[in-house]
Amino acid sequence: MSLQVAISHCFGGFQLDIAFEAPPGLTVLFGRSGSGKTTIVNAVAGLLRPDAGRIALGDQVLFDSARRVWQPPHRRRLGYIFQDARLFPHLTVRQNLLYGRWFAPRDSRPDEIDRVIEMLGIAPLLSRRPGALSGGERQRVAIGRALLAKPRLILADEPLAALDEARKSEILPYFERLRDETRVPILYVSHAPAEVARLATSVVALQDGRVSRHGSATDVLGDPSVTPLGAGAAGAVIEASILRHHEDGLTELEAAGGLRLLIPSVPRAPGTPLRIHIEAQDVMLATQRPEQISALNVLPCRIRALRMGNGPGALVQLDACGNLLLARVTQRSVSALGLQDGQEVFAVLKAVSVAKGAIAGGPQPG
Ligand SMILES: Nc1ncnc2c1ncn2[C@@H]1O[C@H](COP(=O)(O)OP(=O)(O)OP(=O)(O)O)[C@@H](O)[C@H]1O
Repeated sequence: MSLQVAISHCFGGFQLDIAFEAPPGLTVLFGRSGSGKTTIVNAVAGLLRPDAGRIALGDQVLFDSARRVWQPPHRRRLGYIFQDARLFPHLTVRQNLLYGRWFAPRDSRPDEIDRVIEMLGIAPLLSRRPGALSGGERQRVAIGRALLAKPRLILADEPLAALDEARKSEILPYFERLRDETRVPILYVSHAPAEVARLATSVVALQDGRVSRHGSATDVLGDPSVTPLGAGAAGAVIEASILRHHEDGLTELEAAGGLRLLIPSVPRAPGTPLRIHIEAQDVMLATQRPEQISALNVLPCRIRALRMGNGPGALVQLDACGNLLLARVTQRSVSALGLQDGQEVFAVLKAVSVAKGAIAGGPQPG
């Protein structure tokens, strides 16, 4: 089941005019503050009635201005996960979860609650109240409550934004399980590239109320013309898998076209898929293969596109054996090296900078 959204809405000075289809899996709405992410989520949720357009979830039409269709929020069967978990403070974790199930259709299976408790690892928390939980634990309970309402779609509006880095890494794997183990499509708002790189099956990049690009995380994040958060935050995604482990503690990865990368040990079996987010600022370029250099990854590439920024920087899109990479260099280097489209160059990456964006078991295609 997929979600189709085509709406326009005007708020005084802000005009939203967007259309996209979110396939099964996790679709990230990605863009800087004020680009229209929450307005879209509110329209899908039924909290905002757009000026015009149509929103449909599978064959259920939620809104159609031409046919005067408007389903109120409680009829849409959606699950919400907000930035703050919004649990009921006077209820225990178990009661909060059961509250979610109250909205589920009568035919839902009684063992559903056990499955959700197991999936989210919240069994030890069931008798506590939200006040006695960490931020990450509260968010896991909120995910459980949303799931138990048997939603047809989950809306997650920056669910990790209020958490520190440690709590974020605690919660991310649960969103991965949600994406991979439930068949419920998820519309997920974020402006954190690392989160997008890790979770997205598809990405809708927004800029000033418009869709600037829509596609897989690999395509959208690897496109130098799509930098909704500025070139400083750019970084491409490569889908790889573990090839073998070396005796000196390094792990060798293989990506499309036979591309090989070395990173510090990843304790996973050969064959495990690994998605890597390589930040553009971690990639250096050389016009000849550098020798006597400590960086372990020297990748022959071809320049596919050059994008000069307004400041001193430039983004270079590279094709490495069919994989897209981005390098952030200065315009001074572009002219000193004479870089141009189609040129053969070498991308230089330290093993540790590849490793910091390595994500075990990247999203399965939807
Ligand atoms: N109720 C409202 N009345 C008037 N303008 C609004 C209203 N809600 C949102 N806007 C405006 O619409 C634009 C888009 O807002 P929206 O909240 O959708 O952006 P966002 O991408 O979710 O931002 P953020 O990442 O900061 O949450 C902004 O310019 C905002 O000021």
